[in-house]
Amino acid sequence: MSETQAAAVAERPQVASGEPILSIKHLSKDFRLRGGKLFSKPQVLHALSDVSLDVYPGETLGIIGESGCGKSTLGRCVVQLHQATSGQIVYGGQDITKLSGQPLKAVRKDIQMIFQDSYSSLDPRYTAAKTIEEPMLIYRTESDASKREQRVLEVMREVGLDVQHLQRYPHEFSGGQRQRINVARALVLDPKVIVCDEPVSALDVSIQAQVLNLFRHLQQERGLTYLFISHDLSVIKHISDRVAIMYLGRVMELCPADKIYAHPLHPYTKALLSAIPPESPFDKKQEIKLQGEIPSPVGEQVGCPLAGRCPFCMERCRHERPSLEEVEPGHRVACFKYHDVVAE
Ligand SMILES: Nc1ncnc2c1ncn2[C@@H]1O[C@H](COP(=O)(O)OP(=O)(O)OP(=O)(O)O)[C@@H](O)[C@H]1O
Repeated sequence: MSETQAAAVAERPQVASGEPILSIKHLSKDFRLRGGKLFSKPQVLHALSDVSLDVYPGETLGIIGESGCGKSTLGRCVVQLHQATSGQIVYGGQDITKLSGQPLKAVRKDIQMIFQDSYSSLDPRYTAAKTIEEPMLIYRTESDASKREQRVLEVMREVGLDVQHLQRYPHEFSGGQRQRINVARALVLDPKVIVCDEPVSALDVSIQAQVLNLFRHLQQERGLTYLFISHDLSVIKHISDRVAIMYLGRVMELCPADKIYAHPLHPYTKALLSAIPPESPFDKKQEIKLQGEIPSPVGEQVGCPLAGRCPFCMERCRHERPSLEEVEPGHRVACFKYHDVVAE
């Protein structure tokens, strides 16, 4: 660990053992949509509804769900790119949704985000060196130019970039290398938590594996905590310690990563698994088919969000929303009928 890293670690909030590093509490995010007509009432899109998740130091919490279920909105709320409508995000003992100015800047340094599109998240006018150096200037973490240069070289090596390519521009790198530049840019501030929003989805499968291995390696070396967002179950299973399965802005199931295949409890999780081919032809395939399409997140929602599509739906599900209950140690599910799902 360099001197700068050691100093940065020393001044960060310390997390007591067994305590979460990040606590998302009853988080909701609405977007107001303007109606088509001049005086029509704006409609409300519920992108996130009452999401509560604890993230523990050094773990990877995978977030999975179909397009539009609120994964990116959750990640963006955590890094404060979106202002939550209600709820809390507790980091370092404080609710960061209420912060602004310098205290918010300090938290942003600790919680970094990496996006799916490695190209659009880089400035095409900046060389790799300038891209990686920039956060140190924005956050004023290092005033000495030669130390900044040293730091750039250090993180480039750490993420497997050739330091000879320091003065190259984004278009002169491959997709995988560009994503490594984004990782280096995030790492240069010595974050504690990284929100990874589909960071390998745009890459070829062989490159995906390399970049996922890099994430793992960095986690082991630096004790990083990841909130890892993906729509791809195999990626989530590979990288995560625990997995949260989301549907229509809510967490439906939360469990250790190996349980998602071995012992899913929610009909929606089973339906997600039905959609992918089994790893071996001898594996028993989970078969649950949902009816119809995902409903619109616009307007008031009553009951279980899956009620209209679920083969296990009963009258109660249409009126009452099941909360996310711990039904086995470390395994939470939001379903009144999970016993029947298991028996299926
Ligand atoms: N800025 C915005 N304004 C209005 N609606 C938005 C905005 N951002 C997201 N949404 C809506 O919020 C819901 C959740 O979107 P979000 O991007 O978080 O989903 P996602 O699970 O990440 O999907 P994808 O995998 O396709 O990115 C969607 O219905 C989306 O259309």
